[in-house]
Amino acid sequence: MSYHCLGCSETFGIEQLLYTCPACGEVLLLQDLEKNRLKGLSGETWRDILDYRRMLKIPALKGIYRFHEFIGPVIPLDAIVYLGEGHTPIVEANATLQEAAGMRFFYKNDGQNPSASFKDRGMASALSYIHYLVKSGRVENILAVCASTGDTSAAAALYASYLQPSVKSAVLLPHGKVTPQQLSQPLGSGASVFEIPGLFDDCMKVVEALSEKYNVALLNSKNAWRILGQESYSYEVAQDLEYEMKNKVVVVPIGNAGNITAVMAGFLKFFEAGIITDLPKIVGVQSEHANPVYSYYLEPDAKKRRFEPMTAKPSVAQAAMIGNPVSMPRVISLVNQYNQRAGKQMVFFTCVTEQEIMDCQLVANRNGHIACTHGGETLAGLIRARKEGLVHSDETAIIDSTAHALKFSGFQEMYFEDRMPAEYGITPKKELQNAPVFMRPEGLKEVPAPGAPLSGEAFREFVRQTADAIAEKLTLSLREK
Ligand SMILES: N[C@@H](CCOP(=O)(O)O)C(=O)O
Repeated sequence: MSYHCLGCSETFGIEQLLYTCPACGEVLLLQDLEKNRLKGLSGETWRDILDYRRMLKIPALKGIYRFHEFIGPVIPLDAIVYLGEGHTPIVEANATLQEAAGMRFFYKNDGQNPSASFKDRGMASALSYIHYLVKSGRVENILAVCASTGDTSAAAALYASYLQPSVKSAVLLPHGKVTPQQLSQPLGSGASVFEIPGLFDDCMKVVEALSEKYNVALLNSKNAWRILGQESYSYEVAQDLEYEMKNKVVVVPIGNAGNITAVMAGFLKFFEAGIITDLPKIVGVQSEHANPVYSYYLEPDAKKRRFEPMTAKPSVAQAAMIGNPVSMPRVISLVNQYNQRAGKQMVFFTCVTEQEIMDCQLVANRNGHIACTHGGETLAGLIRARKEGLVHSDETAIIDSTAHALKFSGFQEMYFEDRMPAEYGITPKKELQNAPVFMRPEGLKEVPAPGAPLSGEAFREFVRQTADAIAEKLTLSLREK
């Protein structure tokens, strides 16, 4: 394998940790120098190998490295760090939701990864590579650093803590812009946590400066090993859909743009190897509060397109509140490749309002899902894409819920309690709000308390009156005797 520069096309050996091209400063991707060997097996044989591999009991091959040949074939099995990542479920939406979207669709719940987001896929790859460098004596005492809106830092700190004491981690977070649940994650994993004034883009610049000047390992998706691991998302989607990608649409939110890069790269690799015979349509979604990628592609003439970083505004899709995505050059390169290989435009971008994001998240979760706000963003994006004619009713979509709903429960709380700050531009809908009801019937003389339980007639009276009060509130009818 080698690093390949997207700017000057120079290649570099992987014995050293590189994030940008030493020659021109552009971002890198990893390439398999012997990728033609993958074509030595037919698509059918590969499909069998990957399906049989599901039955193996070798921990290293249970996670994203089930697709070892496509993710990091140079990494020996004993260096692979497996913490239970990958193979997240694809859950079909119920009839109510499919009707709302006007088509068949599934959620892929990447919040069911170990640190509750898709970032674990990339960290399993990046930290397995670091582990390999440590084990082979090429590096020692690594300090891994990243900037984060929350999910990346949780994953980085988790995987680094597994490799301590050889690897330690430090994370930089925009002060006040990370949910309490996300803040608790790197703290709990023992990372050094720095809260920095400003937004994620400012933290990212500090991390870049640290990695240029000091001996640290950068763990953001600027690190090409992260992208490699996140390609597993596409491999799993393909495998779970029996490798049938015709008329399929994969919808992903865009923040730092590492994810959409990986999703396109993954499908392209499976396509080149003949494992899938069609490339799915890709729809990238951004909030109108942070939409630099969408804005770039608004210009239909590729020659006239100019990338303009923007200052992100407050967004409930907080992980995607990024105005200057580091993977933008990768996106541009891969969108071209993808459309070329497909023989027509197959990558599209859409933009949604904060109101749509929040409403869609709540509606999804009222219909059996555990979608985070970014999962709300992808559902809103799917509905938009249908209205804009980018996606059709005879297609089937797989939409990404990047993290667990619980990480972002504060937004739900503010919505339910009519406390959404004005800058989000969200007006809570009464029919989507919910609140707990404190139930203490007035006629009750005594109620149980911690350490002071009731017994005898007092307890029976408490149970009877409380049950009756709930039944009255819910207008329950009496059971027939
Ligand atoms: N939303 C991200 C931002 C950093 O993304 P990365 O993929 O470049 O590390 C986060 O969770 O921090």
